[in-house]
Amino acid sequence: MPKPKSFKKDASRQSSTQQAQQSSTPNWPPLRPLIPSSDLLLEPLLPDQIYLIRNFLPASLCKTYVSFLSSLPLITTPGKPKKGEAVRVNDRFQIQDATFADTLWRETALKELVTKSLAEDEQPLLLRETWGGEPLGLNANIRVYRYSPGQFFAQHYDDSNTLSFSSPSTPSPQPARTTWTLLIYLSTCSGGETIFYPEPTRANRNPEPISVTPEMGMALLHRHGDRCLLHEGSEVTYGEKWVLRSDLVVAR
Ligand SMILES: O=C(O)CCC(=O)C(=O)O
Ligand SMILES: [Fe+2]
Repeated sequence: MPKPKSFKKDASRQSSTQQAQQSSTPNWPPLRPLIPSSDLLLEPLLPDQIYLIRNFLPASLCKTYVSFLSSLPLITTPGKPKKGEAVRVNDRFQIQDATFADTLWRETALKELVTKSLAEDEQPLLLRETWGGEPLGLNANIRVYRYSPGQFFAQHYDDSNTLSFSSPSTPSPQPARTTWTLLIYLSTCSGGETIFYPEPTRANRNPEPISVTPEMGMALLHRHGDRCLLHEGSEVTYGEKWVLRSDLVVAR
């Protein structure tokens, strides 16, 4: 079904000025302590579209991260978006950091859960079908969002991007694309739910929206690109919502 024109795209591409301003990579705190992947689950919230990993990062690590991220030069996005971009009002920081993306992929449970969990009951072919190809790692384009009360991210679709993927552990570049959005909630707040709007089908002409309440340390993966669900980050009403965002990268 064609996507309605009134819904916008996520403006996640970086301007050259921002790139110039943020060329030195942050000194990210070590990803410790962590909960072993054997104690975590890739939980289907809407099979094939949205998965959750509760306790992906323990609360102590989330708190360390929030205080570290508070020291970064976050930029408030303008209330008036450029043509074709979704209205979003939050403070954000964006950096190209292949080393951190690689650490986040390998040191946490993510790589194991993405490449093994589904494989236990599914064939490798189905695994590739789910992720849109052979998973290689995470997009080096790391985004940090802070939403204070009154801030939100209006309804939009996330784009898939093609890229040439290399990482410290796989240095020779290979053709790749992003297929799923990764959000890691680093705090708990009131409001700020990520709400998905499933497409109507013959069997269900009026599907209920699916609302995810941010939980400290929970990770969410949702399919993006052609089969992305319309979604939004609803307005925060109390406290701060902190999110770390990247994307799953697969071979193309
Ligand atoms: O903050 C949220 O809940 C949603 C973020 C989002 O949709 C995005 O980064 O594209
Ligand atoms: Fe999005």
